[in-house]
Amino acid sequence: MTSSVDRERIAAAVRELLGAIGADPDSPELASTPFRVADAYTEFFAGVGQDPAVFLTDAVPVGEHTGELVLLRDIALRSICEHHLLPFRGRAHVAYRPGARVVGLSALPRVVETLAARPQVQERLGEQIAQTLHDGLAPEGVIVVLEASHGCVADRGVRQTDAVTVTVASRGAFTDPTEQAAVFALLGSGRDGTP
Ligand SMILES: Nc1nc2c(ncn2[C@@H]2O[C@H](COP(=O)(O)OP(=O)(O)OP(=O)(O)O)[C@@H](O)[C@H]2O)c(=O)[nH]1
Ligand SMILES: [Zn+2]
Repeated sequence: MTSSVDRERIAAAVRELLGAIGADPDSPELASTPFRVADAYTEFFAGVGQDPAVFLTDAVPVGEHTGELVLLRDIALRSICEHHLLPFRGRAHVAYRPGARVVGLSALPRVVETLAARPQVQERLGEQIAQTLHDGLAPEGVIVVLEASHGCVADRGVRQTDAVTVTVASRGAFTDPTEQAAVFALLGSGRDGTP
């Protein structure tokens, strides 16, 4: 996969930014900062222009036994809010009720990671994960619960350090509140707090 991130342009922009806050980008302390930030942004935005559906093309043979529910909970979630370019992070829980096929479990975090590595808002990220799985797996239902702390809410503005945003995106069978409740119960077991 080729990154669409341009390191040189980011480094030039960071030099400009450092100057704009009154710092000296040519000071020894800051001299390496523009390219360090460029490297960090290359990681943060590695999903721009990448198709998450590529991870769903290989079905895992499990015979007739697809089971009733596949839930991968506590997937590490790291993304960048598009309003302030500050990180939001937490956990993603992804569940689907298989149709005819299942994929390798690692495909689910890879879909999450690819879609998260873009300028995002949490609601859209959850919807995009759900839609990608809906389109790629043709499951009977899919539900995506994201729990995240936003840098822009914690470290500036309202400064709500402990506030956690929980979003739900669903397709198919899991648009039914009763079906959703069963997944929420599984997410609640063995953990503190909700959902
Ligand atoms: N719905 C949603 N809002 C978000 C997300 N990330 C950040 N925000 C909010 O987006 C809003 C941006 O509002 P603006 O008025 O443009 O920015 P602002 O003046 O910096 O807002 P404050 O944070 O209230 O100071 C803020 O309320 C943020 O808390 C997200 O993932 N989803
Ligand atoms: Zn923000």
